Amino acid sequence: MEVRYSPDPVRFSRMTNQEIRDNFLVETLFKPNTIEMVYSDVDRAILGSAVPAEKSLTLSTADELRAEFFCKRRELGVLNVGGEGAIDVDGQSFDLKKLECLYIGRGSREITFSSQNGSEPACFYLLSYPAHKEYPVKHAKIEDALQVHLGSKDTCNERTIYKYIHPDGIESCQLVMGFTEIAKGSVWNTMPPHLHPRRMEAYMYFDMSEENRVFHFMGKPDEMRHIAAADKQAIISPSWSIHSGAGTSGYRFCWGMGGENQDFNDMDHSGIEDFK
Ligand SMILES: O=C[C@H](O)[C@@H](O)CC(=O)C(=O)O
Ligand SMILES: [Zn+2]
Repeated sequence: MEVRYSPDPVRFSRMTNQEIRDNFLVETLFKPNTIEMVYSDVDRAILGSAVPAEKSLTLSTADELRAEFFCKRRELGVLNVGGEGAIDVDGQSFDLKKLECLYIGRGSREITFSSQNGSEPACFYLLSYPAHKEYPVKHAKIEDALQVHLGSKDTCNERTIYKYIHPDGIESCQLVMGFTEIAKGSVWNTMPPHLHPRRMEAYMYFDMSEENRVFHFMGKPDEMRHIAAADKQAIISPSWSIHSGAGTSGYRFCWGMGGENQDFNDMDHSGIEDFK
């Protein structure tokens, strides 16, 4: 799998757009009939995808892990952003409709992804971190998510956050995961933005048409840069970076975090006056 080493904030402020993209944007996910993975040294996050179109796909271990099987010492969160599919974990089968989530705990050996209908394949987004103990495998539907309504029409940031994996929902070691839906007419996520030096975050934008982009902002509040991200592309956001975006259309995005704590509200907010 591809391995990424993250630049520090000093190097970041001197990087070109292409260098920023090469380091923080993941453009290689969601290829049909393969499992794609990127290993980041930021909190040892692994971002990936599984798109079982003509055949089912089994998650294998990777050389980089030096582990007998993928979840030997890791936990894995999955969000389906495509057609209806199923995930088999050690003989237990879970049907996942679009926007449903599965948590797969440390110690799970056999993980297989399949689609109900190969012409409209499931698109499983994967996010994994090292885990110190086993938590049970759990499936969550949209009605199981904790919903938080934020923003307003006036500031074009009306949105709903759906939390799946978090201390009051599906329990995990360090993974916190869910998705955010932008209300019709709104385009901003996470405005005003925040930092959480205790956690890194990965964003994966989806449900955008081909001709649209989200301008994702990153960097320290006084050294911000943008990345133009297309549908089903992901962004690695180190703990020193803000993460916020504005789309040329509506969209959804999966967010996931790992690190020091699991407290979603442990955020240091930046004000507009901090931006440069
Ligand atoms: O730390 C939390 C994450 O940045 C996201 O959950 C924020 C988000 O989805 C939003 O405000 O739109
Ligand atoms: Zn955040």
